[in-house]
Amino acid sequence: MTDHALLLVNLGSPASTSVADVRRYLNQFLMDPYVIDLPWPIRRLLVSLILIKRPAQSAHAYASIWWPEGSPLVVLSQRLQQAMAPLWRHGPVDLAMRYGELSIEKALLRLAAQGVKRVTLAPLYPQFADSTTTTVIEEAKRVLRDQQLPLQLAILPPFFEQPEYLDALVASAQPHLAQGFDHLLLSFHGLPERHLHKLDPGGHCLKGADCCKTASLQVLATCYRAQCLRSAELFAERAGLQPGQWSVSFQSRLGRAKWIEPYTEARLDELGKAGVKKLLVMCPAFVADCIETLEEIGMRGQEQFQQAGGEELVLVPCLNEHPQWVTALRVLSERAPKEL
Ligand SMILES: C=CC1=C(C)c2cc3[nH]c(cc4nc(cc5[nH]c(cc1n2)c(C)c5CCC(=O)O)C(CCC(=O)O)=C4C)c(C)c3C=C
Ligand SMILES: [Fe+2]
Ligand SMILES: [Fe+2]
Repeated sequence: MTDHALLLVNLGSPASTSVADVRRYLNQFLMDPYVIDLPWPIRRLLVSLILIKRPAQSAHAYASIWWPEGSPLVVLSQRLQQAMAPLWRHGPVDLAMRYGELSIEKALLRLAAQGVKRVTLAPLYPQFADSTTTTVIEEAKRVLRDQQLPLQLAILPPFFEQPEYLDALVASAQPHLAQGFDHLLLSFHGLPERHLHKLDPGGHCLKGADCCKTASLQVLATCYRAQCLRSAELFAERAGLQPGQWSVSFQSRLGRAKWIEPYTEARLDELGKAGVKKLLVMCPAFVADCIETLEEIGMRGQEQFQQAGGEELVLVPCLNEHPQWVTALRVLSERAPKEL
């Protein structure tokens, strides 16, 4: 059987580090109502304000991490696709990006033209958020509807507590853990608090420091913060870490709204001032290294930590194309349930 494709989807990057390409990318990304979840006129106004200064700043940041082959996020995702191809025996393995080039639309049209009948859609996000998982799924469904493509979908659910993902994370971190460190910071991508409250009709979230740790199964299903804390706890347990050796924070805040805490910037300051000399940082919300890991943590975070009194910040690479991650993703994708 060769008519069942696997479609890997990640976030996407600008086409180049030019300010014009970065502006185009940011406009598409931030105008997505799942990312900035405000009514269109307010979103348009806010994004237009962001687009005054941000493209030049981000273009500069992208230029500092860009590879000769292109954006690290895209190149690493392509390598993952190549590594997955021989393992997925049911048909082709394709790759799409939610924003920028390699669109989901083009990928689904290409697969349908190849005679594919079923597609396992794999949003490459371990923890659920509307701004990542939902927008990928909704875009794929929109394409199937608008283009009238007769494709049966299966969808890989968020895999934040799946043993295969956690074991791959431990295996990829092991060489760094083994070299010794004073503290391990698990820095997840942040999210505006508003996004959590929207998916929390029972009013559970953000009621206290521990609310997400004690989340019921129902809350855990959609609470991004709860899923991050769960991934972190399970990782620490599997890696044999002691309480106090590690902590969690949230990075990449944008704008003035309140985002989920603790902020990574604040933790880097606290840890440096508290006498931590060697700090390991892992970013388990990203499966591929990107601007947010390489520049925000590896460059700016490093500088900030040293200014606060720390000596060395070691950024543990994301799962990228680690062989155990490739095997894990195959197993997780095989299990993905069919959409009815
Ligand atoms: C309101 C703004 C944003 C939300 C909400 C958000 C959620 C979110 N994003 C990721 C993963 C990635 N984000 C990346 C870059 C990035 N993110 C935002 C804003 C929001 N993200 C911006 C403006 C940017 C662009 C870079 C910049 O200008 O700072 C990336 C990397 C892309 C790359 O090309 O390398 C990833 C990956 C998650 C997982 C998430 C919610 C949980
Ligand atoms: Fe982001
Ligand atoms: Fe919560």
